[in-house]
Amino acid sequence: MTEKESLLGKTLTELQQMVKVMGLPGFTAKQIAEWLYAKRVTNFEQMTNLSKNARQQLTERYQVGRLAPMKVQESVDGTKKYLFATQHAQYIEAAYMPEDDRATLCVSSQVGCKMGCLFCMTGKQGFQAQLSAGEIINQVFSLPEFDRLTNIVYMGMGEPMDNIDQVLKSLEILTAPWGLAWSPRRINVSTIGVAPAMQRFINESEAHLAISLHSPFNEERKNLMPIENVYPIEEVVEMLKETDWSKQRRVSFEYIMFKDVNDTPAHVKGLTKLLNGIKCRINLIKFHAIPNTPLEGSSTEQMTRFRDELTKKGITTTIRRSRGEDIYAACGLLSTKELVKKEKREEDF
Ligand SMILES: C[S@@+](CC[C@H](N)C(=O)[O-])C[C@H]1O[C@@H](n2cnc3c(N)ncnc32)[C@H](O)[C@@H]1O
Ligand code: SF4
Repeated sequence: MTEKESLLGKTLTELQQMVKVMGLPGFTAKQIAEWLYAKRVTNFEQMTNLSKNARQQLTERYQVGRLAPMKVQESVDGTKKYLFATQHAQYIEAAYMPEDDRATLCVSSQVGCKMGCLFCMTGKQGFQAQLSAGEIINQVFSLPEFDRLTNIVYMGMGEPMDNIDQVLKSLEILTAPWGLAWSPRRINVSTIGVAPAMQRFINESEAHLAISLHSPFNEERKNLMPIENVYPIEEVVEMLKETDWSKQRRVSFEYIMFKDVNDTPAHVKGLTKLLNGIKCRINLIKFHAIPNTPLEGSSTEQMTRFRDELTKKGITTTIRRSRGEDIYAACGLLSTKELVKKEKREEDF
């Protein structure tokens, strides 16, 4: 039996086209959007102001598309890592991180990733599939803690700019008045700097942007992140310099600190030169060790020194609090485990 198409992930325009094809009144599209996104229903029977005919047609042709998480791991610090199955039975992760009066959800944008960064578990999985906008926002809508969420970051599995159409669609649904109606300033999208798609993101969205930088030097960055061979960091930074970041929209740089690799005084100098002229901040990140990599994390003392040096040079720099270390909250590990289990089951069969 073929799977029915999901409504979750459809924009208002797409719902309008759909009801037209079904011969339903035009206003039904807005009603469906409200049930899906404001009221978060899980089946068509709950859409009580729709005609019986409309509900029947929808049930025959479509599914709502909500999928509850299949597993959760909880850290001693309150971080929860959820494992979701996609519609094609692959696995993705979303990490829920409560902290004082904030609660942030880190969502995935792809199953695996093709970018091959040396330090990343998702990169080691390789690329498996694109997520649809529906599968991206399902991580938000099916989160047990949905009502407590204050922020969303696209920092889970995958490179958002390598799935830009679906990512932009998911952002539209999260922020449109007919969708979840969130302010885009509550959302931050992270990228290694896939320049053309990043330009589209800058033009077509209002959400914050985070650039995974990790080195100001081309050769070193190439070793860590193969994307540097295609879009050198200077080109990415040039694009950012041409963008107006003054109207509460932020750009920040993520910088994982690797011992004796990118944590020296020369790197402070290199970063200061590269980022000169951009209103931004740097977040220093502790490396979550992964199997089979030559890299080691810098010590807390070294990270503190590095932060202080950058601050002295006038760049706002913070050390990102590491979350969920006891459950490996660095993305990719839980889904990799599940993938290995699935492959083993298939082999045994
Ligand atoms: C998993 S990526 C997803 C978003 C996008 N692909 C990117 O790289 O910016 C989110 C962030 O996690 C960081 N990251 C990846 N592997 C890590 C690890 N083992 N330890 C700490 N941070 C890691 C990345 O550098 C990036 O800043
Ligand atoms: S760090 Fe980001 S871009 Fe690099 S492999 Fe991991 S998910 Fe992909």
